[in-house]
Amino acid sequence: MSDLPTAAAGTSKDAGRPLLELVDVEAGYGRAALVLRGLTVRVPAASIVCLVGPNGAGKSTVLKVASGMLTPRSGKILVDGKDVTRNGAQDMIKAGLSHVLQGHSVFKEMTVAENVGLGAYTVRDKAVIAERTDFVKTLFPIVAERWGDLAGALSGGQQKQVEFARSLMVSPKVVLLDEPSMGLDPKRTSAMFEQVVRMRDAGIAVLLVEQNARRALETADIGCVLDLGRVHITGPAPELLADPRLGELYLGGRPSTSSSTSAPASAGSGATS
Ligand SMILES: Nc1ncnc2c1ncn2[C@@H]1O[C@H](COP(=O)(O)OP(=O)(O)OP(=O)(O)O)[C@@H](O)[C@H]1O
Repeated sequence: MSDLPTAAAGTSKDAGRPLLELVDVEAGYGRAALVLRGLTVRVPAASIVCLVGPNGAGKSTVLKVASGMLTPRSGKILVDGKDVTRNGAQDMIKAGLSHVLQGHSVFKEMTVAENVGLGAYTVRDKAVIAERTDFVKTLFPIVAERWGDLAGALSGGQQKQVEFARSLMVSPKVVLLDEPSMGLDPKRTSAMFEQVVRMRDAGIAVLLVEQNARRALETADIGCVLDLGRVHITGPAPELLADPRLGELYLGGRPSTSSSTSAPASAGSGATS
């Protein structure tokens, strides 16, 4: 797409190189039982990897571990090959990860410009901030059009674009999106997924968690089906869409992985192909 700006981390020569790797991760909350039980996910450069699965499978927990909000009990997290397993949230941002949380998080009484600017609070260099501002305004035209307006005057889908723009101000290598379709009607959900594709096409890798499994898999390059804190099935998203085990899982069954047509999850290989 020629009208898109390109992020430094994701030029086409990098395609396929894993930018984010969670390897054999175990994690949980306090003294409670483990939520993630040996989970492996790889997010290649310039790709959308989508985590789907039933309620409570651990999808949001994967994003919390990746963004440093929750420290894993074991396993490794690598960003661009560098071990960042013990990083806290601020150091994960420096390493190249940006997390867009579930729900709406714009400050409605502040302008779009002020909301986007908050994303750059860790950036000191004014030239970098100016470059990033141009980048997000080009990527999300509505952000440029409504720059001086109060964020609360925008529609839900437009506010989501403001959140996306804010997350890109730190020049992330990988953006973590937690249920971005939440609260959006079908038309706005489609528009939102188009914006996710624009991010990918601009060279930013995306790890996406979605309840709306079918719609998300139609958008993603790679799908990972989580169940009971592990990746149960993974592979190219179009193949997963056609896999009857996806339906079985959502209907409450526990599908067998023995007749796997896509790579077994523990190897994480589907996400690197
Ligand atoms: N802050 C927390 N403290 C304790 N337990 C938690 C916390 N957050 C999540 N959990 C538990 O971890 C498990 C996985 O939750 P998580 O939110 O990761 O699942 P999910 O797959 O994203 O679910 P959903 O699709 O319903 O959002 C659940 O059993 C949940 O109750």
